Amino acid sequence: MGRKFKLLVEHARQIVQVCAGGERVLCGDSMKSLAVLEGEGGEGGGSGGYSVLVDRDGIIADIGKSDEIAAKYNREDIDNIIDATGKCVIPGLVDAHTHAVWAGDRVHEFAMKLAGASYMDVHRMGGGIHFTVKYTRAANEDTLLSLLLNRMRQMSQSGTTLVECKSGYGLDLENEVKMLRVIEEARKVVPMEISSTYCGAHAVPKEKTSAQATQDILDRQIPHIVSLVKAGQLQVDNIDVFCEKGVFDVVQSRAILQAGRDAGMQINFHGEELNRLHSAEMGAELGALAISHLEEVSPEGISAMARAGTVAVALPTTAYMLRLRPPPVRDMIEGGVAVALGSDFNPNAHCLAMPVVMNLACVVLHMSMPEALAASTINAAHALGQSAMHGSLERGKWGNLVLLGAPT
Ligand SMILES: N=CN[C@@H](CCC(=O)O)C(=O)O
Ligand SMILES: [Zn+2]
Repeated sequence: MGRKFKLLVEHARQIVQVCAGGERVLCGDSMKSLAVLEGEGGEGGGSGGYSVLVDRDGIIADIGKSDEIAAKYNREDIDNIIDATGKCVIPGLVDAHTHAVWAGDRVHEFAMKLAGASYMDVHRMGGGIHFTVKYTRAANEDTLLSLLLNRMRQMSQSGTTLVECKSGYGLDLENEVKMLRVIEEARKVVPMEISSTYCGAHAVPKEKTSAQATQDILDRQIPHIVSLVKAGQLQVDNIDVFCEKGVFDVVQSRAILQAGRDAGMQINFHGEELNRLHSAEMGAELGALAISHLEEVSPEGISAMARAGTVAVALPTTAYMLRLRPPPVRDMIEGGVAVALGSDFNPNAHCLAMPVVMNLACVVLHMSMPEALAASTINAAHALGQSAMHGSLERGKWGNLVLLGAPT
């Protein structure tokens, strides 16, 4: 018989729970005041700081003052004990938007952009997503998996414990399914949880018009993916579209998102990035769980998202990389929209570390540090429909902990 508990992290100077009342998402002012257990040297701390105990299944069994936890449980029943004296514990970070499965290097495009080309200039010249599609189609599953695992290892080293991961560089049935299979294989081996997203409408493939691509997605791709899900071969959590001028318009995007939703996927898409198409209003009307980018969102779009409870996934690496006007995150928070963060790791934006994203969110998007942490934990988990088990340190949730070599 094994011991009852897997892990005790004890004597922490501070445990940042993020929230402590079972909240699934934080909006407005509640993003500013997070639940924090302050140990020695802080307000209300008892001697010995705070501890968190994780059971055999990886679930948080208890959290509280170290002396009280020590009195309640027998040390013999615990596999691993970590002394966190002087240190801070935060929840595992959640990366709500990544394109981590791909082959091919686009560093030459960085040079083009530095010389003045815009993201869409490069895309129209046949580069950008098209360039990555060419190399991803040519790569086999083993190659893509090893590239993905290397990236995920680096994400994990930076504290990510739940990550959204998209297809979208296949753009035809065979290669989209190949990408989703690679994500499925990664699920079995990475020490992180993955939320997988079918993004067959990431760009219009060179061999089709946008109308033909939409039809192919509706008639062939979604039904086939649904059959693989039903057969237990794939798990697909979200449906995504790049709704943008020159890619998929609002009508086409709506049809694809609705079909995905009818097939059981959560709506989570790219909207209002480079042009204001009012896709935020469309997404809110469909009950989208989340919309990413939103650099060009209108005040009406913000109100519609707040009313619908749609999460805004802000991607500060993209605004920085592409020198875009940053999304109006302050207006969104003040307008009652829950804001989450994602790395948007992709061949155009090489960032695997949520702490860097949080730093950019503060500097570029004018978020406060507590807001950036809420956006990278509970709100990012909510954007993936996973905040019941991820995103805060509370009894009954996954014991995904990041131990910081810092007191606060
Ligand atoms: N905007 C669309 N998709 C990605 C970029 C993908 C790429 O350039 O390969 C994004 O979210 O930034
Ligand atoms: Zn993206």
